[in-house]
Amino acid sequence: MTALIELKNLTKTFGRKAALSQVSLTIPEGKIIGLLGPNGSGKSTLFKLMNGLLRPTSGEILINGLAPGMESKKIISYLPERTYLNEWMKIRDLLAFFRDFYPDFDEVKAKEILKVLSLEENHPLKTLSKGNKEKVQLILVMSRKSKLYLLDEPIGGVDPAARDFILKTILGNYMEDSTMIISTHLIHDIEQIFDDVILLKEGEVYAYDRVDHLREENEKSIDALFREVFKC
Ligand SMILES: Nc1ncnc2c1ncn2[C@@H]1O[C@H](COP(=O)(O)OP(=O)(O)OP(=O)(O)O)[C@@H](O)[C@H]1O
Repeated sequence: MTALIELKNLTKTFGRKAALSQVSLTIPEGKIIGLLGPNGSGKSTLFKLMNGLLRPTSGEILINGLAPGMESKKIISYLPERTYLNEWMKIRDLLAFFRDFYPDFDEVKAKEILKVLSLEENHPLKTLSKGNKEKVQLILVMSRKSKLYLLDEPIGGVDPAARDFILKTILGNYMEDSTMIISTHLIHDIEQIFDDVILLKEGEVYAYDRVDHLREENEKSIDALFREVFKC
């Protein structure tokens, strides 16, 4: 298996607080991975580090053999926890923006999915409900043909019916050798699509394993395991 991501002793501190501490992970191509952990466990920080938006305090990150930068960004499709898009832009303008900015953007596919979800191209993002805004952004990000998708809480505000459709769409768009890392608190809804999960606990890797192995070993779902490990 080829390693797509190598994290070696990765540490990120903010002041005296360690958001991530000595994280070492080797993540291969061709996997859908759940990045799970309670609030404040370091999930968004890890995404930002992999995407080059934050610099590590110590340790190393390699994406496809390269340190995060212009080259690695070309192969990453990133859905951040908060939007970076101009909310006054219409969906149509956002499609044009993605078309101009990302050579791997499949506009036809994006338009098809928008249509199924009845998202009109002449609506500005600003005027959409929270869930519909999330859908538009996820559709844009998923319509790129990328090697690595980093999705930070992609469907938190999306209603359950649309969630199922979006999950199916994610799986349908997914290419065999791409890797997708999805952070979520909706474990029950999404765990069926994960190959592996990373459990973060207070900035450290508590577990990184195959989903079927974790389920067998603990004789419970990932959702139930999460509730047990992180019981308040
Ligand atoms: N810019 C920052 N300045 C100071 N502290 C930060 C900053 N960003 C993150 N932190 C801290 O780092 C820790 C990890 O935060 P992070 O946002 O990565 O957690 P998370 O797992 O994504 O949480 P959630 O599930 O709530 O989204 C938290 O204690 C947070 O307060």
